[in-house]
Amino acid sequence: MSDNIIRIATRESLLALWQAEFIKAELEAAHPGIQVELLGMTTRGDQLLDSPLSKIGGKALFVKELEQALMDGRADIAVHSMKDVPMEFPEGLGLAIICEREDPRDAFVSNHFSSVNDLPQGARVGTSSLRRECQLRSQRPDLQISSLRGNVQTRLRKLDEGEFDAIILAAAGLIRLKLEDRIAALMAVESSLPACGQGAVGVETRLDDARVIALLAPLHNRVTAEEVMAERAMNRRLEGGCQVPIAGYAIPDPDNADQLWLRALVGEPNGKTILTAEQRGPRDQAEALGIAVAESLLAQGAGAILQAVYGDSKAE
Ligand SMILES: NCc1[nH]cc(CCC(=O)O)c1CC(=O)O
Repeated sequence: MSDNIIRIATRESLLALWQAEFIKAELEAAHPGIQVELLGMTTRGDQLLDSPLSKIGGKALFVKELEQALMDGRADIAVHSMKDVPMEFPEGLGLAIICEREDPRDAFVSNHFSSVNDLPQGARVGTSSLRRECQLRSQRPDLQISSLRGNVQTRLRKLDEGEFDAIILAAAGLIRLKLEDRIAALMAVESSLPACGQGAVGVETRLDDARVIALLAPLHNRVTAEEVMAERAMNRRLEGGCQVPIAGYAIPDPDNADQLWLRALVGEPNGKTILTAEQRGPRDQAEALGIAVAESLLAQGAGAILQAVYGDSKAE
């Protein structure tokens, strides 16, 4: 492969294409003269958009084809929303860098209501995230929450067609697609703690591809990478699969710049029990911090809650 060409394998949803174009632009800005091409592909996950994620084998379906292209050498990098990246990589592949995080919060989107509190009794809310569902139900047990799948445009269309009174989406996706004006309210992390990795974009490469890894280095954001590492270590210790009522959110400790502050929760989808844990720890030991917070959740009984959700068909 020519020395100044990089090929990006990408899904063809607007959000995936935005992320791929973003990495292309950043690479071209950092390395004048470089040539970056996109290789678009439709994944199994994209073909099965109407089936519940848990039934079709989880988020791994969205990345497998991209990873195959990396292993075949048809592409050099795959760009991912960190929220969707499985914990384990195929042999020979791994994350090279994580870029600066966009707003990590969840967004309340509605054409008629200004916030969760503003929703009338029994209102219909769309989300397919058990994490969002359990936090919503704990505040508003009266709401009718039902499944909402598809890419960001499809979800907004279902809202506009009147299927729901409101939907919850990641703010980052809406901001990136210039749909920020659809956000009725950003949800405080205290009421909707974000998913591990939400809002962050990461880049996967072949681990032995020193050329590409060096070219990507200027795009790395240390602070985001430490935050996401703590969140993902927590998720991994909980054996969190693709569809789980787990939230994990780390930020630099406002009182001590050398520390990270990780907050997390595991909840029953019905919202009746929500276990929470938080801890601060040295930012250069992000992984240990994540494991410690996970241990605290497990000590409170998180294992039984997750087991009940997984049933016997744990997806990943
Ligand atoms: N699960 C799909 C997905 N993966 C990443 C984002 C949004 C952007 C991000 O978190 O980086 C979304 C949409 C959503 O949850 O609303």
